Amino acid sequence: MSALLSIHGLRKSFGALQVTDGIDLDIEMGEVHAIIGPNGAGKTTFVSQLSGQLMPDAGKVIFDGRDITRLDMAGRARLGISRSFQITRVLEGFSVLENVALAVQARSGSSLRFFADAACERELNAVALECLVRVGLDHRAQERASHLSHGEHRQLEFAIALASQPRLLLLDEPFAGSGREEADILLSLMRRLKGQQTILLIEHDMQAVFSLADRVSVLVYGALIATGRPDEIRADPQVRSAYLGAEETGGAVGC
Ligand SMILES: Nc1ncnc2c1ncn2[C@@H]1O[C@H](COP(=O)(O)OP(=O)(O)OP(=O)(O)O)[C@@H](O)[C@H]1O
Repeated sequence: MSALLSIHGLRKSFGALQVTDGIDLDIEMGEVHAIIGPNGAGKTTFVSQLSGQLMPDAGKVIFDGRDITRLDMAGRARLGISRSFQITRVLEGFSVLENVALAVQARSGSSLRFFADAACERELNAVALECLVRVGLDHRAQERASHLSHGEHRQLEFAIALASQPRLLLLDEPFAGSGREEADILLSLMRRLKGQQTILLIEHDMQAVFSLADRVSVLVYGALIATGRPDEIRADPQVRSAYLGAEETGGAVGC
């Protein structure tokens, strides 16, 4: 495997609070890599520096061999880095299909032209429908987005993210707020994407993390204390005492 994204010595502080404390990490092409850690560990801040929403104080971010450390969010999106969840992009008054078609249109660089002609509309809709098939929401294509259930909203957000044909998908707590049934639908959807898509996943749902991730990194107080396969992370004594142990014994960490 080769690294699609390489992070070197990444640092970020808010005032006196060091929130990203010298992170070094490679995300391999095609892997699902989960970042776990207690509330306030700095997971969202870390991912925001990968999407370009926040600039690091120090360190480097290399994407496919190119230094993107100072590139803004739009520039990174053009290179194929897409962030989803915690920032919803669903237009509630539009149909499910229209929501995805608009994302396809945005990718093709004409975001202000709303369905200009019939041929263009057919083409956009066909590509959008493919994305909906991939997430299992094609049967709701004509439904208004506001009529979808919470779980279906998540599926739609996935379809919107896929419409931009991302090379790296940054997913920030996709399972948050889902009941077990919804979580199971999302889990099977993500299993289908596994291997086709490089994914960096922040997640508190340990069942999802340990069944999906190829590798897991554990962030505590802004620093990575371990990176490894799920079985290695589960067995790591330092991880158990800093995070998983407390989680398994019902301690107030994580969700
Ligand atoms: N813009 C900001 N200004 C000041 N402090 C911030 C800012 N954003 C985050 N923080 C602080 O940085 C720390 C890390 O926050 P962050 O949201 O990255 O953690 P997290 O691991 O994603 O937490 P959670 O699991 O609860 O979502 C927290 O103490 C938070 O209060």
